[in-house]
Amino acid sequence: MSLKGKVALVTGSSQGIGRGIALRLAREGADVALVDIKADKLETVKGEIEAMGVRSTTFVADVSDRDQVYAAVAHAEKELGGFDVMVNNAGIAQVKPLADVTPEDTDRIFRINVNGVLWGIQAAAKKFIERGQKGKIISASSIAGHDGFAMLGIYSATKFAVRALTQAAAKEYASQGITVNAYCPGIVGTDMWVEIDERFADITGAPKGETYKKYVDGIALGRAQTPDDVAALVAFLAGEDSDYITGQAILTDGGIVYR
Ligand SMILES: NC(=O)C1=CN([C@@H]2O[C@H](COP(=O)(O)OP(=O)(O)OC[C@H]3O[C@@H](n4cnc5c(N)ncnc54)[C@H](O)[C@@H]3O)[C@@H](O)[C@H]2O)C=CC1
Ligand SMILES: CC(=O)C(C)=O
Repeated sequence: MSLKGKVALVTGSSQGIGRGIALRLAREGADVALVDIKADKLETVKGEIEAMGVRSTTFVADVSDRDQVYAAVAHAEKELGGFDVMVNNAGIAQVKPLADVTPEDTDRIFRINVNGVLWGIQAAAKKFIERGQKGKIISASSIAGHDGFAMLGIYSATKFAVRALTQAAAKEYASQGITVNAYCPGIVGTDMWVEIDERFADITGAPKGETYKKYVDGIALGRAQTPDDVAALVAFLAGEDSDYITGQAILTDGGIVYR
């Protein structure tokens, strides 16, 4: 698959899975707009992409703010001369028993993980339609969007919501040649899991590292997932080989057998 000549925007791309996706799309030839709240780290990833001989640009935006997401899309088009692929990857997790969850918690997590994806879908679809072209919208759900995880209940609810948005948007935009899909990783060894493991340790008294190990031990393929593993699926969904796929939330989890 080649993404040569395509312009992709990836949110949450200063680290972890988003960085992995941005680098993979660049390796396939796409020019990549990097969007995150962490300005310094974005510049590092931009340098890594430019070293591959493709173009990149950065834009600092909080995906929970609709205007900032629209501005990010406009920036990508202006700086890179097109707009073909939107990856709504940014997200946050929270480990908390449901009994302790506050309205502030639900607002914060839903604003980023659900509203952020909705603004990304809206902004990208409007841009594709304005440009009179097809497009690909790809968003981060999770294994936790297929199965509610204990202590990650609100996070899981947001990832189920991403699947709902994906299905609805796929139907609304199909006639315009826009496909909308989601990727559902399993246990990926990023900062997000370092934080999840630490919070489990604080709450349950489990030794640090134990929760992560317990989940990784339940993966049939016998190892934690890497950002590259996730990026391979996203690259497929970004390319023309996936043109007949829409409305799907595809698991890439190494065959998790323990949840
Ligand atoms: N790590 C894992 O095991 C899994 C992660 N996911 C999902 O994959 C996505 C990426 O996760 P990771 O790379 O592991 O997390 P991470 O915490 O390493 O990276 C998340 C990135 O999103 C950015 N971000 C956070 N809030 C933002 C906001 N309001 N606006 C813009 N950027 C923001 C952060 O600055 C960071 O660069 C998330 O949506 C996550 O829920 C899904 C399944 C498993
Ligand atoms: C962080 C996340 O989505 C899981 C299930 O590990």
